[in-house]
Amino acid sequence: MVPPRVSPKSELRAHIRSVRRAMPDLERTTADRSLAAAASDLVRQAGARTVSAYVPLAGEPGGGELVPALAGAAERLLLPVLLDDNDLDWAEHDGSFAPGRFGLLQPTGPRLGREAVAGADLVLLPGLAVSPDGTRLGQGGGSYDRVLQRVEAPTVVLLYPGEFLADVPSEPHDQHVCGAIEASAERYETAHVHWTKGCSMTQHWHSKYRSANDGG
Ligand SMILES: Nc1nc2c(c(=O)[nH]1)N(C=O)[C@@H](CNc1ccc(C(=O)N[C@@H](CCC(=O)O)C(=O)O)cc1)CN2
Ligand SMILES: Nc1ncnc2c1ncn2[C@@H]1O[C@H](COP(=O)(O)OP(=O)(O)OP(=O)(O)O)[C@@H](O)[C@H]1O
Repeated sequence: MVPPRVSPKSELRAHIRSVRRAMPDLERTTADRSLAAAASDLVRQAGARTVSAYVPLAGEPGGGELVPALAGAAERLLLPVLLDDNDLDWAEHDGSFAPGRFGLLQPTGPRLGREAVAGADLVLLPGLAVSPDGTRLGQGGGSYDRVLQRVEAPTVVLLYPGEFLADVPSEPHDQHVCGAIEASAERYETAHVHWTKGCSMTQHWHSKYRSANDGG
């Protein structure tokens, strides 16, 4: 009998999920704290007023401190609501959540529509790995491939140590991200921002500033 073919993406997903599960509690807590701090620093440095992010699942980068930290740094924080077709709707964070599929906690406020994410000045998104060319491996629902097509703002994935990889398998539909914040393996209090090829916050904001001043 021919064994079932395991795709390179599902193999890497399984590997990263098992490494995440085995991460010692203290390392995870420290990494989460450094990611929450680095992500909110990025919001402040960018002057981003509307930010979209996610509510980390158990064992996902950012932990329980991510949403409160971002809510303190941004004027408006948009959080995803998973739709039946795996696309994402958005609602503003107001402190209340309801459980959804896969154990997700989702905001209960008014639904703003699939296109609302286009109004974010910075998009922070979940992922299992990112490579230097901006290839992102996600949970496999294809949600963010759709979201990333609607967004012009910088897109940045939060990662645990060792998840910014030289090579990440990709398929033609995969949309690239702009950067990743990787918690450091040596010093868990610090996190490193990697900008992918041809993309940086500075470049983005310079070009936005230039175009805002073009023609007068
Ligand atoms: N925190 C968080 N929110 C998110 C995402 C995410 O990756 N993380 N999403 C990213 O798109 C969307 C939701 N899609 C998701 C799709 C699959 C799984 C997941 O964990 N799937 C596993 C486990 C299934 C299970 O526990 O039954 C799996 O398919 O094996 C999570 C979220 C929007 N919100
Ligand atoms: N624009 C799209 N519209 C509808 N389906 C899509 C789109 N892009 C990708 N998909 C489908 O989604 C599925 C999963 O894609 P992929 O493995 O790239 O997910 P992912 O990026 O890892 O997941 P996620 O973004 O949910 O974390 C694939 O079957 C793919 O065909």
